[in-house]
Amino acid sequence: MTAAASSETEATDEAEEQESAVETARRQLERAAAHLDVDAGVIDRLKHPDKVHQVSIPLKRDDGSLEVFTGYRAQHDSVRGPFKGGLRYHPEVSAEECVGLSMWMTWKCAVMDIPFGGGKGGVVVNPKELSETEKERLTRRFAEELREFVGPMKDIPAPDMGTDPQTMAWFMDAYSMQEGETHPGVVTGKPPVIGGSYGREEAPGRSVAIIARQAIEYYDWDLSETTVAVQGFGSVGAPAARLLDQWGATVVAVSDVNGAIYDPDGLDTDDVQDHDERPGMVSGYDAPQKLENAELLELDVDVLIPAAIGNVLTVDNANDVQARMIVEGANGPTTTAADAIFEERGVHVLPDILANAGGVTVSYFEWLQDINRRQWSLDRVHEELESEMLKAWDAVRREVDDRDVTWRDAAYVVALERVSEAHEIRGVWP
Ligand SMILES: NC(=O)C1=CN([C@@H]2O[C@H](COP(=O)(O)OP(=O)(O)OC[C@H]3O[C@@H](n4cnc5c(N)ncnc54)[C@H](OP(=O)(O)O)[C@@H]3O)[C@@H](O)[C@H]2O)C=CC1
Ligand SMILES: O=C(O)CCC(=O)C(=O)O
Repeated sequence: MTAAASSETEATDEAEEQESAVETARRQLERAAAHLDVDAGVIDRLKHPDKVHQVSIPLKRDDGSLEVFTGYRAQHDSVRGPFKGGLRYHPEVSAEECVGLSMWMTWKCAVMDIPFGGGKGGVVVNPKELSETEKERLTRRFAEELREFVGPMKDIPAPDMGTDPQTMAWFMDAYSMQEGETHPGVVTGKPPVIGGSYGREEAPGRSVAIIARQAIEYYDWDLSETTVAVQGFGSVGAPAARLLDQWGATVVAVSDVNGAIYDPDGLDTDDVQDHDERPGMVSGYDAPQKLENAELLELDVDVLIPAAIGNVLTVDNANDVQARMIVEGANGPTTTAADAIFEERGVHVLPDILANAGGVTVSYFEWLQDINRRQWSLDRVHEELESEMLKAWDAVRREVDDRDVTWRDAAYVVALERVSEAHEIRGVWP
């Protein structure tokens, strides 16, 4: 373990339980900054969001009562292009979490070299407790409240946990009605019939599978002898598991919020219903063994893919994780102290800002299709995504080889070089 990693473990152990997304994101930025000669003022600016909008969303429930929900949109940085990032509907959404997630979007877009900055938002709500019509009214009112802050050239939301293509369709319709004309490019992740891109839904999972495949090849492992466990079987986890299964790996465990299913001989991942097909159904699947989510994280597998919520790999379980490689499908699943433990133990962590970046990359393709009013075929989306992922993989791998740093530090170095150079060239006004 490097001296930096060692003192980081000690410094963060105590604060570990409370580490928020923004704290993790700031520590990661500091580590990357130590490898580069970047103006301290620019780093300081990048530790803070540009703006955070908070809105109240009154919702008339189906029973006639009125309930007020809180929504946020954090806008971290737009030096390379409009703010970009998902909207999350989850009871634990907070301003701080949105800021941390918006910082990760800045780095993710920069690693992929796509012309967007970082944004993220959400509503503090459990979407499973809303009817479909309540979800629609909530989304339309949220869009109304955010109208002046978003737009195809300003800030472009997309799906995240608890939201889906239908949510984006309502958001786009509400925004367009207020603007008096149709603006497909105000959101991405829409259904293809209204300007969405084919392949966007499975894109973050596809990129997780591509990065896992590349890393397995880099370490000279054999994909057909690789075992995989995936936490979360939604937009990210399910396509990642299914593709790796299709490409020859053995997916032995997957989970949803209620628990995990485990078959040491390999699951038929196409047969297990995902979150979009029926939320919460994974744990009801007829599998040889049922496990707790925490047990899945510690299974004796080659590759672990956390693809649900943040902060699941912490100082409490990092030493018990048996996987030799972690490919982050979720945003921020690994705390700073856990990261240091993995570095010390030689566990390779392929970071979220690279691994799950297929989502925002196909969002960029969607935005281009909306501007040009011309739809790409699914084959073209797959080909272009593969090519963009391989370009980003090569850029990050070069930093790993040249600087002998972790995959996370390498991805940050690539991203921070691009973002800081843009800041320095654009300058500060006045
Ligand atoms: N959607 C996107 O475009 C992208 C998402 N991400 C990130 O990926 C992660 C997952 O998002 P996404 O796939 O969209 O979300 P979904 O809502 O589609 O799926 C989430 C999955 O995780 C499960 N889950 C929820 N809470 C827990 C928990 N506490 N413990 C274990 N499993 C849980 C859900 O179970 P159940 O079905 O029972 O609810 C579901 O299977 C998030 O961190 C998100 O930010 C990253 C890049 C892009
Ligand atoms: O597609 C997008 O714009 C962003 C998706 C997202 O929220 C993420 O990558 O975390």
